[in-house]
Amino acid sequence: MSDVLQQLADVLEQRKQQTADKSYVASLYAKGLDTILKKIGEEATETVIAAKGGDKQQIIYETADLWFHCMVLLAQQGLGPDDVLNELQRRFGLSGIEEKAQRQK
Ligand SMILES: N=c1c2ncn([C@@H]3O[C@H](COP(=O)(O)OP(=O)(O)OP(=O)(O)O)[C@@H](O)[C@H]3O)c2ncn1[C@@H]1O[C@H](COP(=O)(O)O)[C@@H](O)[C@H]1O
Repeated sequence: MSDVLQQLADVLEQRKQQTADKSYVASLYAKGLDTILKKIGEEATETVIAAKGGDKQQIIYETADLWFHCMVLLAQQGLGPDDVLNELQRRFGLSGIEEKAQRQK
């Protein structure tokens, strides 16, 4: 299932060579980090509103928008989905309480 994340990451990488008028992703890169962060803030808010509304399809739609824009951020920063998936893998089986205690050491 995470294949789709890697496929999307490959497209996001290719879009670094594309011009902004031909690609939404290229237009985000051209506008820069603040615009990407603003989109993430908007999509996070829209996800919250969707969840409060209780429409599951809308929650899926807004979460996809949020994940997509986070993927654009990762690509812009020279990172990819594997970096996040590896971190989640590292945390796997570790309780949130234990993990937080380790962070504070
Ligand atoms: N998964 C997505 C994807 N999800 C959401 N979006 C776009 O993200 C934007 C979401 O913004 P909003 O909901 O705020 O809508 P909006 O008002 O039109 O946006 P703004 O004008 O305010 O920026 C819309 O333009 C969506 O089309 C996406 N755009 C692209 N992709 C993927 O990225 C690939 C490359 O896209 P291009 O670079 O456009 O070819 C595509 O083939 C897809 O696989």
